Amino acid sequence: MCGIVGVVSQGPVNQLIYDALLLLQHRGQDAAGIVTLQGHKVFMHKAKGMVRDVFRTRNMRALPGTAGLGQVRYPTAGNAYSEEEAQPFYVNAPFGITLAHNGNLTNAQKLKAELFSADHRHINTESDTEVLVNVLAHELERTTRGLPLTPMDVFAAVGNVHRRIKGSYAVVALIAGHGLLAFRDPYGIRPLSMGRGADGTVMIASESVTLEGTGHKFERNIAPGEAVFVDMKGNVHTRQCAEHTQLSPCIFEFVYLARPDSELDGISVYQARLNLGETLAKRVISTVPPNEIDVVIPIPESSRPSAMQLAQLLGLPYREGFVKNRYVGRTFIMPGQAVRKKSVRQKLNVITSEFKGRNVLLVDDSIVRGTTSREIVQMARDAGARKVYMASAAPPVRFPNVYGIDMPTASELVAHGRTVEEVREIIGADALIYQDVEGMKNAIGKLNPQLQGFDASCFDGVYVTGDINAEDIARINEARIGQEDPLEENTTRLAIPNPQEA
Ligand SMILES: O=P(O)(O)OC[C@H]1O[C@H](OP(=O)(O)OP(=O)(O)O)[C@H](O)[C@@H]1O
Ligand SMILES: NC(=O)CC[C@H](N)C(=O)O
Ligand SMILES: [Mg+2]
Repeated sequence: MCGIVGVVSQGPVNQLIYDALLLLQHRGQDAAGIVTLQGHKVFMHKAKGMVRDVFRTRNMRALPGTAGLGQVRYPTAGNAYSEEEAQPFYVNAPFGITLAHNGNLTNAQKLKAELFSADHRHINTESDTEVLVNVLAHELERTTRGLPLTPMDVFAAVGNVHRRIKGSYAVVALIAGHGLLAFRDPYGIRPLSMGRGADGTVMIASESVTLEGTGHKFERNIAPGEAVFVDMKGNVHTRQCAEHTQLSPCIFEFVYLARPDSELDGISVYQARLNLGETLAKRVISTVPPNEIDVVIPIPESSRPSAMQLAQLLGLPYREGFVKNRYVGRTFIMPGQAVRKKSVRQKLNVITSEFKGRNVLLVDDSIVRGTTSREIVQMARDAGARKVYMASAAPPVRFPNVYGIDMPTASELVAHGRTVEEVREIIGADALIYQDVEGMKNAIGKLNPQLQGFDASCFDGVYVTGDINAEDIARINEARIGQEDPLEENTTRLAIPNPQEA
């Protein structure tokens, strides 16, 4: 889950894209990049790091132009430590294309071999996004019937791209001298929405908060399979380019990934989290009698709405027992288990008076590797809590994710192959209450009856694209090799071997 944004305006766009990326920082902390277009000339700056560190004044000055795009990266393919895999990616032919991607291609390895043997295109990194930009370039070359390039040519190319690539992808791409292209995979797994400013600026971004926060009015979500082409004058052309579509967004966006003030596919993320708290409250009652709980304490940040609603329904006080150091990023999207573990303690500190002598119910939005809950339960005990109960607003995460969340192996998931009781023992809580899968789907799904379902594969093992089998997952597991940061222990990534080397 990276954050992407694309803009077409009639004035300079560098600062606007920078501001938009700050509003997407929660979706990716490892690298950031901006591309701008002035006529036919492409300007780009990308590097590892957070937005504020990557762009200095001199970099911003070197990004002129009236159209552009940006990305914040949370790597789910390739190497988290490679500067070259920061996005956007550039290919010079045809026209000069730059592209930014949120999601993960599940057939990147096969495509990489195909691009080399059939299309004679060399892919220089382990990133699936470099594969994607080359597939788009190849298809655009084939469908262009002369100059100027028409939206119809672009849409024909996107149709072919949909036929070749698999997995999840929300994409923004600039075609030099022509305009901004955006498209979303046929299941709409990753979010993408569009809005407009009072001056006619068109913005396409991962989350609605990006539009609102930069003074643009949200207009609509990009439909699954749909492509939008915005020419350099700001005219918007759209077309459905996929043969079969089914709106099934990733449910983890609502649980954790997106900001609560965003609305994705007609669902308020905040309301989704409140609803999760409500259904979780019912499950808590059946496990721990509310009169045995003195206080409900959220594990900041993402669990707050669920914890608040749960406390209200149980008639229990809701208190802040942990203070978050706002200068430490989100721990779950950090690369490497050692850094994630260390960051929990750096990030959260206890207010001892809220714990001393009390039975506390801690609430988190999800328990994935168990890194946070293990540390937090111990911190609550060290602060003098009598009993420490733990509740998760999401069900146990038991299956690897292949669509752009960095949990590619089952073995790293604390609940994989374990009973709730076994997980409880590992995290050291006195009781552990999980949401159930149907409860989660209903709590969120009822907020938009037009949804055709969710991708909830990390919870139920059902992969929405229908083309992921045990072999694919094993291949993804095996491919997690040789991607270790020399300074990190336990850091591995999904690697796509080069066909030349295979
Ligand atoms: O079981 P784990 O592997 O530890 O992962 C789950 C935790 O990670 C996330 O928090 P994070 O610190 O990333 O972000 P937040 O501040 O938005 O809650 C999530 O909200 C859980 O607290
Ligand atoms: N989380 C994402 O969306 C990642 C995008 C792409 N797969 C990368 O690793 O760079
Ligand atoms: Mg958290």
